[in-house]
Amino acid sequence: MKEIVIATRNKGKVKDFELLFNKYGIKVKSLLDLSPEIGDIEETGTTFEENAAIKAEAISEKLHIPVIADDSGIEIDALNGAPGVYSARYAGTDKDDEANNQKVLSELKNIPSSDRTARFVCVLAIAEPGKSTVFKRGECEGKIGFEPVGENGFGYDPLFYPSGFDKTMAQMSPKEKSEISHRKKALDQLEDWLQK
Ligand SMILES: O=c1[nH]c(=O)c2ncn([C@@H]3O[C@H](COP(=O)(O)OP(=O)(O)OP(=O)(O)O)[C@@H](O)[C@H]3O)c2[nH]1
Ligand SMILES: [Mg+2]
Repeated sequence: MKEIVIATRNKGKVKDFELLFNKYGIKVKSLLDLSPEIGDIEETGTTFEENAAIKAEAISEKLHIPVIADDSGIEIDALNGAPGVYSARYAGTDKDDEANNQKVLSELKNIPSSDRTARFVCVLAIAEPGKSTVFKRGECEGKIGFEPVGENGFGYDPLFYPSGFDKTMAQMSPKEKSEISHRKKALDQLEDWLQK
């Protein structure tokens, strides 16, 4: 079975990718399988593209193989696009999904439903030895709810109502999420590369 290394330590992303790559008969390996040899990579960029490139190139250079990285987050219009690239560490330095969700809810306290528009963004960077890094972007439009609902997924999924649905991403099955997500839309544009 073909394998691809994804430069991530996020278990939620790994689950999403396992389902998405399954269709291509490709097995997903993440930094969770390769640690402890791989140290932490500092995300010093100010755009999804910069951070995705930092992660993909660092691991590709270390392992001398093609590597995909995912930098993603949620952009909330009423917060001028925040938390954006800082989504994982919005409420502090630790990746604390619950604290991040509470911070978003408190900042949107007085914002009515019509103004709670937001989108998930996923940028994939594909780094290959000796080649320029390639980028693919996927977005999923929706709205922020008034309380967390649902048990599936990760991150901001319990707050996010994708456009056209009366439920949050955390109420969707992994398969349903995999049909409409920002991650799926970014990966769709990689079909040519994956079939090589
Ligand atoms: O509800 C969500 N559903 C999603 O599908 C999703 N995708 C991203 N996010 C949020 O954005 C951060 C990414 O930050 P990020 O790209 O730096 O990843 P990370 O630091 O968690 O892991 P790594 O890949 O860098 O190792 C994550 O932590 C989440 O808070 C999501 N939230
Ligand atoms: Mg990160």
